[in-house]
Amino acid sequence: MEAGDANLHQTDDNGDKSDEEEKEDRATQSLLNKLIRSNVVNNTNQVEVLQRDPNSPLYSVKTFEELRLKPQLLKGVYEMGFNRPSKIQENALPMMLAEPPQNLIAQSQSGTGKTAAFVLAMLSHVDPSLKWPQCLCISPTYELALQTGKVIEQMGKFYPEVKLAYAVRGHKMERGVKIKEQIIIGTPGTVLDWCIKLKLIDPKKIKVFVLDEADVMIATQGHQDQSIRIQRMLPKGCQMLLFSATFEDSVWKFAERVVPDPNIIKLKREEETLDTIKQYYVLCNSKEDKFNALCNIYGAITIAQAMIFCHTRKTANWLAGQLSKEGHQVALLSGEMVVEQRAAVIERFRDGKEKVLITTNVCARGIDVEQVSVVINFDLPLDKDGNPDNETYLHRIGRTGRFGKRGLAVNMVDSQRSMEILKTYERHFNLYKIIKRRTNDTVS
Ligand SMILES: Nc1ncnc2c1ncn2[C@@H]1O[C@H](COP(=O)(O)OP(=O)(O)OP(=O)(O)O)[C@@H](O)[C@H]1O
Repeated sequence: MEAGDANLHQTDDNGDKSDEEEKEDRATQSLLNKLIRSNVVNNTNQVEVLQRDPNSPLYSVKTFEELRLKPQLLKGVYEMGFNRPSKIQENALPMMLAEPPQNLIAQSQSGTGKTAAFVLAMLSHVDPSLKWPQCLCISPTYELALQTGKVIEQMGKFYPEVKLAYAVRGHKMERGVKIKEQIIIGTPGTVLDWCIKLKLIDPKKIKVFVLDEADVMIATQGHQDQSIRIQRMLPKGCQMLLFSATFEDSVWKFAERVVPDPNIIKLKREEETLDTIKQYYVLCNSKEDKFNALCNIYGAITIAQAMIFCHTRKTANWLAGQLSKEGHQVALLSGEMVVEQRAAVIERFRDGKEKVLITTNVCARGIDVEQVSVVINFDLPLDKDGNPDNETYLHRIGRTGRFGKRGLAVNMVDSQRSMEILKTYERHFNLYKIIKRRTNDTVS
């Protein structure tokens, strides 16, 4: 049947609020991204380095040995399975470990090894014989702070003299107690309290200050000012390090206020392309029809891991229920879940416990799932005004060159309107490969 004959059946039934309208939560995205990743993101783009002193030689390392790390730390690095520095680490680590300490602003996409780099720098600069806080790292949320703490614990596994304390909500401390741990990781509000109100940390004794996830940090009201207040209390000569996955103007302005005389390292994100992706569309009449079409190709899509995108939570819930009834084991990532539940879903999917993840756009935006080679647009991506959204289409389906693995995308078209939207994607991405298929065809 031609699309024009299709019933104009909307999938966003009964006034269900589009998931698009919900607030995008950058901190949650960032956390889920960390959890879903099983490996460092390699990047073939060149690292851009801007040195504070352009006359000083630029060092980069290809091995961890060249960094002359403490043996306990080198052991920790290898135990974590790191064989060689990641692209950003090649340049960032020599700068961070240099004497005298250098300040650094570093930007690269999530998963490129920033956290591991500054954790190594903090652990290297600590003097374990001194029993007070020397390194301070602030993160935007409780969960992100704990995640970074885990990396410190793993990397410092063979360096037990170095201790770590979490300055996060719920960690109640008495005023005036002296903290003996050398590394503090926390959120800005609690860290400020520990410094000013409770006087648990003497900021003048901090040697390394790390501000992680600067872009997420400034998205939260109040965090920006709190971070600057913390930074102002630190001594001259304290090493200041700032990391961000993105670099819009606001982040840049903030970074310049927090990090004086910085060296700057940037690693561009690799462009995604659709070159290696086979794209299909299926013509249907209704949501139920789309479900039947999905069942027809289910065997083919579950050879690898697949993600299915719906426009609303309601459709996602419905689809997950229907597929489960058919006996399929599927995971559902939905905006109504709390962070811990989402994290658990993501981890199970990462570990291959489920092969199919059903989700909505907002929920999955910004999450990179490299191992997914099949993407089903159960509903085509739309922006909040209901218009085609090229960027999201590309991001859902595209792959960067290095993951140039072949992939498959199936677009479900169920109305005249969605056909029009599909045409827009076709024109924009210059697609010639969208092959019309009937619902009872199987995709080969
Ligand atoms: N040199 C390395 N070799 C192998 N794996 C690495 C290396 N550096 C980091 N990793 C691993 O890659 C993943 C991403 O690293 P990391 O968390 O440091 O990146 P990131 O840039 O800080 O990302 P995010 O901002 O999301 O935390 C982690 O699983 C980490 O253990």
